[in-house]
Amino acid sequence: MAFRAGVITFPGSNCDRDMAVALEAVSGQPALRIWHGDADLPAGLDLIALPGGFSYGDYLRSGAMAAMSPIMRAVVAAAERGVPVLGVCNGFQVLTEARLLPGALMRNAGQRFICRTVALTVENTNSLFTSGFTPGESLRIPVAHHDGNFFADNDTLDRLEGEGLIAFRYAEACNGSARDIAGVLSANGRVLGMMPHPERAIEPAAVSELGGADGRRLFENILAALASA
Ligand SMILES: NC(=O)CC[C@H](N)C(=O)O
Repeated sequence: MAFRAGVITFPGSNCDRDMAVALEAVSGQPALRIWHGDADLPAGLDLIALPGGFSYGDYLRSGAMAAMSPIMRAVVAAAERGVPVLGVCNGFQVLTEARLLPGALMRNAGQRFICRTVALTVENTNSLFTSGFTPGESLRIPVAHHDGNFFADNDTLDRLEGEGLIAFRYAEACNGSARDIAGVLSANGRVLGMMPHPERAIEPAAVSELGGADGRRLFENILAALASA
């Protein structure tokens, strides 16, 4: 299947290459690399990925300045047309700042940078990112962040839960996130933001505290869903 994915690089992104490598490993096709200062996206993208890192040095708030980058107008317009968007870690922060996803990512409870592999519980299994998982399944995926503490008001949290838009929760409290939320979907299920890094867990040979292959399944889910669409 032809699969055209684009990875955006902001000044300070540091997981953009890992994201491109993961997409290429799973799809067998090159991922397009897109600079944040571009005004337009390449035509015909099947997926837009916003990678992890420290865009603009995390000044002001993580993701706040990147959300103002020229390319984000095109990303918002593409998301509104239904183009799938995946934001990982700093990418999730950018998506909330751009209001493509509700809530905000605040400083971790405990104030420390957290870098370890965590257990996630799969909550949603009917989006293009999650349809290959089973409800309640446990995944092991690394986190690496200081601003992963998901906040939203209780009405928003109730709505997200009621509409099945929580993609993943931390199996154990991780960073203070409201209701242990690790990943959320947009109302149409085509934008996913998550703090854990699936692109760091794509190789079974690396099964250890540092890796595993559970992240690979998320990328496989996307390809399978697009192929059957
Ligand atoms: N790995 C990352 O993307 C880090 C995200 C963000 N800058 C933070 O530390 O919270």
